[in-house]
Amino acid sequence: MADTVLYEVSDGLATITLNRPEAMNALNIATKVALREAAESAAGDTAVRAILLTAAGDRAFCVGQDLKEHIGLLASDRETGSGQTMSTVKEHYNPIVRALAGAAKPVVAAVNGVAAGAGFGFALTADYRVVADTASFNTSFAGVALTADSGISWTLPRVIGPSRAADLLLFPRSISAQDALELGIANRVVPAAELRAEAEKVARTLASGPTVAYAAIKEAVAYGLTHSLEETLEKEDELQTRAGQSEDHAIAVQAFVNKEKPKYVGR
Ligand SMILES: CC(C)(COP(=O)(O)OP(=O)(O)OC[C@H]1O[C@@H](n2cnc3c(N)ncnc32)[C@H](O)[C@@H]1OP(=O)(O)O)[C@@H](O)C(=O)NCCC(=O)NCCSC(=O)/C=C1/CC=CC=CO1
Repeated sequence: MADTVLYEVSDGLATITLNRPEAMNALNIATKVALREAAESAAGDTAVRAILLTAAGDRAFCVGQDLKEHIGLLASDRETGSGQTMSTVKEHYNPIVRALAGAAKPVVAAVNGVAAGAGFGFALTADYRVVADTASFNTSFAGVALTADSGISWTLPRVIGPSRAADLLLFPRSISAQDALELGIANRVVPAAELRAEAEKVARTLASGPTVAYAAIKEAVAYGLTHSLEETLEKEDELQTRAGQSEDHAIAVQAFVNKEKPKYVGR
């Protein structure tokens, strides 16, 4: 059986590829376990300075929980009275989101097709989304009588505002790439044939950039969303001190003075 998730590291960039194109990259148990491992490896490896999350095929990025597997698991829950099935949120979805959102390095999503349910949630954990013009987004959860998971109730209102997020969660429907761009869900929309190259260009730029500063920017933005201005100023002071002590800061300033392009080392 082919690997359900591919993992490759080159020149500081970890590429994680969901690899069940024949099943719209739906998340069966094997895929969730492999994705969790890949996300945790990429987040924890200091040699990895950026992460690219994408999927195989041209139809789907990820349609969320594999409902064809899920129906069998629900039936066996009913037979055994175990209620095990929904523990996947704690066991798989939450750790995947924690690893990607908490990674001290930029995460880029290359959204190659429909992103639905948890697939939409995973795309939103990325710091930057490059989206194929043929892709679409659908919250889907209420369509299968479920509430939000994969962090989407945290990320979506922050990206598009609480009123629009409630609308998309209560009335799931497919949002085109162009509408996603206008809403701020997509950072860039590119022709489908150019998606991989364009997203990789963005991710490789970030992978060769000032990693300590990027991690601090990511932390500062998340912090600022849930703290007062006064607390955020304190946090910025702490994070700016950290960035200012990095080797890359010294390299950048020297390069500026020398009128050269900086060659960052990621420390
Ligand atoms: C809007 C769609 C995503 C795409 O629509 P469309 O492009 O018209 O494609 P379809 O014709 O509907 O689908 C093509 C084939 O793919 C199969 N498929 C689609 N989604 C899934 C899925 N999630 N699981 C399994 N298979 C899927 C579909 O059956 C077709 O197969 P056949 O060719 O054999 O017929 C649309 O497909 C859609 O709405 N899909 C459902 C999205 C969804 O509800 N996802 C799950 C949300 S819940 C979740 O993600 C997380 C959890 C977490 C914890 C526990 C439990 C559940 O969910």
